[in-house]
Amino acid sequence: MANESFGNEGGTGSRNSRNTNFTSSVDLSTSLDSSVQTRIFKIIVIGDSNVGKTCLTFRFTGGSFPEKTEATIGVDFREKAVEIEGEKIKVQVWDTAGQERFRKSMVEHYYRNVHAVVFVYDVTKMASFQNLKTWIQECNGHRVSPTVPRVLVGNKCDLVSHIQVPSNTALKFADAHNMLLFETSAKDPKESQNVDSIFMCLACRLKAQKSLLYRDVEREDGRVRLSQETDVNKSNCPC
Ligand SMILES: Nc1nc2c(ncn2[C@@H]2O[C@H](COP(=O)(O)OP(=O)(O)OP(=O)(O)O)[C@@H](O)[C@H]2O)c(=O)[nH]1
Ligand SMILES: [Mg+2]
Repeated sequence: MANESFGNEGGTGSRNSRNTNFTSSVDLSTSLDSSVQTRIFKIIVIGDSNVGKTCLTFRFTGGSFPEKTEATIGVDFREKAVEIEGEKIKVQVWDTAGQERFRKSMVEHYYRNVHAVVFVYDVTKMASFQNLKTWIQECNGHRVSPTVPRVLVGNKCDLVSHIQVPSNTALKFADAHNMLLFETSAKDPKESQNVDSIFMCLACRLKAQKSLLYRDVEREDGRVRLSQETDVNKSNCPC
């Protein structure tokens, strides 16, 4: 069962890839934990090194900002149990490496049977935004269906005086690629709910599928600007 290879349900479950024997893990294509009939959604987080992928995934699964991070090597798995409209779901987040040398042997694994993709850039680093095209190309090049939901995340919004990527520019890009846009900060505790919303939004979309195995996602275009508070606990679906 897939969940045995990953972190603790509901916790941060972080397992540094340095210690992860990836090849020994069980069938990652499984999207049902048969013992408890819990659906598992595999969401990968992609983007340049240093944009904050690890911090965002840590914020979502662990509820805090890590004091210190190191460049991710290979992949770190984190998992969180959520409940959407009465259904218990495991969101399995794959925190990928941004540095080419730490990811090249893993890329195939990232994209295999992925259910949703989170593209991250750093709002204070224009190059990380410009490189999104390359990340999207990589994703498309790995036979990820266009029906797999994707979202765009501009991180580090707390660094207000250093912002290089205007919101309008990011919105246009998101629109052009049929993605929702989230501008947020993994660091700012006030943004915690918005970070949750990124993953909850995807989980809601995936839940709406009749069957993940058939990947019959109905495309839903649009975007979300999360400058205002979104209460995921109340609505459970921020989009
Ligand atoms: N100010 C600020 N700093 C952040 C934020 N998110 C991450 N950082 C910092 O950015 C640096 C990189 O964060 P990581 O999460 O390790 O970046 P990454 O994208 O996982 O990098 P790779 O693993 O190399 O791909 C760290 O020093 C974090 O503390 C944020 O929202 N605001
Ligand atoms: Mg990382």
